[in-house]
Amino acid sequence: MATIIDGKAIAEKIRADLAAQVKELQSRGITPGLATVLVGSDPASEVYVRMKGDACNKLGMHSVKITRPAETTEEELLALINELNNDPAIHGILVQLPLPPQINADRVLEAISPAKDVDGFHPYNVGRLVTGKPTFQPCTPYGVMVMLQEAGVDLAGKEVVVVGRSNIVGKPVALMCLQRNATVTICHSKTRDLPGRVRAADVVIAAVGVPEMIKGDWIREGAVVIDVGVNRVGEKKLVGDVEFAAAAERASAITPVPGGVGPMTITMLLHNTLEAAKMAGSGKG
Ligand SMILES: Nc1nc2c(c(=O)[nH]1)N[C@@H](CN(C=O)c1ccc(C(=O)N[C@@H](CCC(=O)O)C(=O)O)cc1)CN2
Repeated sequence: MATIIDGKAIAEKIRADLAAQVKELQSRGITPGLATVLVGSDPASEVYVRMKGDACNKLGMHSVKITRPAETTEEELLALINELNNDPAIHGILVQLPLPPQINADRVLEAISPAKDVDGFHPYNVGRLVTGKPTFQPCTPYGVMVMLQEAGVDLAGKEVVVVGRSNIVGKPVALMCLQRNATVTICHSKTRDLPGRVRAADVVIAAVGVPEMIKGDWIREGAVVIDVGVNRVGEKKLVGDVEFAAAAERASAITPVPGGVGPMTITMLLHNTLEAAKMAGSGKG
């Protein structure tokens, strides 16, 4: 039976350390500030943005939640980003995704100052990630890497299979694993024999957004399973991309949903916002 990698517990430990660092920074006259921007009223996005604001406030950070109607134009959103780029009380800007279809998300993400890009989605920061330079690392993949480290998983020489190729999770997490000397395979909807690929993995990172798509009997005995999926099934139930109970019988360690990668995503956002504030305070922002 697998060990559970408890994202909530790891997140709490990191947040306690971040709170102490926020206090120290405040004693030097700097309060880290995060602006979240939500366009429209997608219920899941509303929950995530609220959680981000609450998490900031709990740590003593300054947070501003900006909501705009679903009909907002790209120009209006770009003007807002420009204001936030020039606001000295704001060190981090986060535009909640997805955006409504009339808005080109790439153009909006590129408008965020790279020094305030705490999501790590600006092409400048993506380029630095690709080339292995220090940068804001995208929050969910960053959280995955911290969880693997906390679970004592050394990736060097391991076969890592990432299922999913999104810009938010699949691609960056694959790069981060490569940076730690894993042999990485990225699988997607056109991959032939997905079960066979997964069965060859020492570490499986599932980020497809399809409820329980990765079957328990695809998991190799002793593999580590990181489930990034947060899928709502019915009114209230949340499930991951992996068939949890069956996978846990074969894996050596596995993340639950909820309480796995999700809480780490917000924790790494807090971490990045604090770093952005420190850099601004030292004149490097
Ligand atoms: N600008 C961004 N947009 C989106 C990102 C992102 O990193 N930046 N990621 C996802 C959603 N997301 C953060 O925004 C996110 C998803 C899940 C959780 C989380 O804590 N989940 C909990 C369950 C919460 C619940 O009850 O719904 C868990 O898994 O335990 C946090 C953040 C898309 N958009």
